[in-house]
Formats: sequence, C-alpha cells, structure tokens
Amino acid sequence: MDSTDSLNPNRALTDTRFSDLKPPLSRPVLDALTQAGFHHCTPVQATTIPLLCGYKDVAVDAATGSGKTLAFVVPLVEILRRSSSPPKPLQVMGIIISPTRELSSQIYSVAQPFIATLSNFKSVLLVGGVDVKADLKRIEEEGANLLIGTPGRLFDIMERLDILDFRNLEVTDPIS
Ligand SMILES: Nc1ncnc2c1ncn2[C@@H]1O[C@H](COP(=O)(O)OP(=O)(O)OP(=O)(O)O)[C@@H](O)[C@H]1O
Repeated sequence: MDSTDSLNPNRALTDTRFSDLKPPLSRPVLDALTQAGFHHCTPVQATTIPLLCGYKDVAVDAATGSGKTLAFVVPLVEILRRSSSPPKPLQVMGIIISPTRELSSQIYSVAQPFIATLSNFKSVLLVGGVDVKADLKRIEEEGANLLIGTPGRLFDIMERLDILDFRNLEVTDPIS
C-alpha cells in the first residue's frame, strides 16, 4: 500500500470480514484474500458479494478506488468453484469487459490469485495493442475459460475463433 492508498477516502473498510459473509466464501478464496492482505470488506464488497453469490443481477455505481474489482472477481470465482468438474479448454465460463487496456490488465492481475484456486482453468487477457494472431494461437494452444478484455479485441476474437464454446453463458432463466 502506498501513502496515497492509506489516504483514499473511497476505500474505507466496514466491520464485515470476508469470512463473515453469507453465503460463506470458500476456504481457498478466503486464503487468497488473506494472502493479499484483505480481511475486511469495503462497503461495496460487503453489499454486492452476497448478492452476486446468490445469483442476483447487480449494477453498481461506486467511486473510484472503492474496491469494485474484488466485488465482482470474488463472486465470479465462487460461482465458478461450484461447478462439479473443470471446464473443457475452449469452454468459456465468463467474460469481463472493461473500457480500457489498463483497466483490463489491472483486473486480470487482481483476478489471478483467485483464478489460481480453480483447477484446470485458464484466464486470458484480450486487449488491443497486441498481435491478434498471437492471441488466437495462445487460445488454441492453451485454452480460454475466462476472457478479460476490451470490447474491440473481444469482438475480434469471437468473430475469428469459432472453436470457442459460449453455450455456458446462455441465459436460461428469465430475469424477473
Ligand atoms: N477489502 C479491501 N481491503 C483493503 N484494500 C482493498 C480492499 N479491496 C480493495 N482494496 C484495494 O483498494 C484499491 C482500489 O481497489 P479497486 O481498484 O478494486 O477499486 P475500484 O473501485 O475498482 O476502482 P476503479 O473504479 O478505479 O477501477 C486497490 O489497491 C485494492 O488492492
């Protein structure tokens, strides 16, 4: 944490520990949070993580630095952990879209320790400024279960790579 972080008023912590949340987070995710030095939730995390873990649709508008990244990465990984078997290499289980390369890279880095708790699960960063052919080759060779990137590159990859299986993302329940 740098000196500006400790002065960041948007990141005030609540009394709620990650280990207090209901439904409870899994042990590997709690361990990854502890390892990263995160013990108490920010307000946006305390509010949204339980809702998302309960499969609610959530839209959040919160200040910069308020901890939104973990607020969606933690429930995403929790939900992925509920799957009884690891996905096939080209089975896409989730997509995180963000407007800039920098934000996508930041989300990708923050997500890694949590993604690492999933077995046989591959996340890929897909942003402009990198040779698209290299992205395609990497996906074909290593697989892609979670796509994190910017809209242009994600769309490009989806158009070019029909071997990716998006069927798991289809909405099966009407939103009420
Ligand atoms: N529960 C927590 N405890 C301590 N630090 C935290 C916690 N959650 C997030 N942080 C830290 O707060 C900082 C801001 O978090 P984050 O980048 O997720 O905010 P954000 O709301 O997504 O901001 P932005 O809108 O700029 O993307 C990061 O340095 C992150 O490591």
